[in-house]
This record gives sequence, C-alpha cells and structure tokens, in this order.
Amino acid sequence: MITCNNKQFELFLTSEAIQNRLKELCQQINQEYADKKPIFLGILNGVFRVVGDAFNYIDIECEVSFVKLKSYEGTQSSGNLTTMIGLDTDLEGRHIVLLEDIVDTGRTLHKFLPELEKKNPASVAILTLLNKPDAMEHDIPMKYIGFKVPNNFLIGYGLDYDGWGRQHNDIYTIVED
Ligand SMILES: O=P(O)(O)OC[C@H]1O[C@H](OP(=O)(O)OP(=O)(O)O)[C@H](O)[C@@H]1O
Ligand SMILES: Nc1nc2[nH]cnc2c(=O)[nH]1
Repeated sequence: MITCNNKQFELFLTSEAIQNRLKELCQQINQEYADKKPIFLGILNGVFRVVGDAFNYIDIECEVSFVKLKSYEGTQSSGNLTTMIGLDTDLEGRHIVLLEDIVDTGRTLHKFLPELEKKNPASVAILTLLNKPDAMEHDIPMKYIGFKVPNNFLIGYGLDYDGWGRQHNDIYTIVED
C-alpha cells in the first residue's frame, strides 16, 4: 500500500512485468519498422517513462519528438484537451508511432489524431502501455497494447494524481475513490 495526495493505492503491475512487455512490443516494432525510419511521437507528460525505457529496446534508425497535451484533473478526465506544446516536426510522408502511457476514455487521441492527419503522414500506429477497454468512448485503433486493465484510477510509472506519484517504478491502483 502507498499513499499519494491523501489517497491510498495498492500494487497493480510490477516494474518487471512492465519492462518485459515493453521489450516484447519494441522488438515487434524493430521488425515491422526496420526500413521505415519512423518518428516516435510521445504525448507528454505521462509518457516520459515509457519513452525512456522503450529506447532501451528500440534499435532501428528513427527520430523522436513530443507534444504535450493535458485532459486529466484529479482522478477524472476534464473532457477538455489543452495543447501545452504542439506539433513542431515536419511529418509529411513519415511513418509515425504514437506513444502513450494510457488510453482511458480515448478522448485525448480522438481529439489529437485529426490534428496529426492534417500533417499528411504516411502512416500512424499507436503504442500504449495501458488501455481501459471498459472506459473507451471512441473507437481508437491501437496496434500495440501493453496491458488491458480494469476501469480504475492508476498511478506510478509516469501516471500521476494531480502531478504526484509519477516516480514509482511499479503501477498502483486506487483503493478508495
Ligand atoms: O484516454 P483519455 O481518457 O483521454 O486519457 C489518456 C490521457 O490521460 C493522460 O494524460 P493527462 O491528461 O493525465 O496528462 P499528463 O500526461 O500530463 O498526466 C495520459 O497520458 C493520456 O494522454
Ligand atoms: N494517473 C492517471 N492518469 C490517467 N489518465 C487517464 N487515465 C488515467 C489513470 O487511470 N491514471
């Protein structure tokens, strides 16, 4: 059990399980994108640990870039997507692998994917460490999913509760909401 911002959380996914799965997905990407010179595009903030660790395993020629989007306040999606740092890379004709820590309701990607399509990329594939199928409000095609998880609030490994809790190497689930 841990306490974060006065709420209690219990262990849900170990660091070892996260690393093993991330390695599997990255090895698959190494094969499928071997000759495509992809751009990995991370959606900050939560994704910073996924990106850092993924690049222990990605070994193909590629670029990396980031956007910073925000929709969550406390334990709930605000429903509003704020762009804090936007797209600043030329994506025309490029193969993009979008990196996310979690796809929950799908609102963030539902709003962001049309922005990405305006840049005329050759392809867009989504890698998310976590997905909550029961929370999804939109049909978002996700090619690489680490773990499908129940619809409970999570922290750790980049995931925050009002900015706190991102430092844990394991992922924790809320005990009381
Ligand atoms: O599918 P959704 O319900 O839209 O939720 C997913 C989004 O929520 C988190 O970001 P958040 O808005 O919490 O910002 P952060 O990455 O800075 O923590 C996460 O990194 C995703 O981008
Ligand atoms: N920390 C955190 N952020 C999220 N963003 C979308 N879903 C979640 C979640 O379960 N936990």
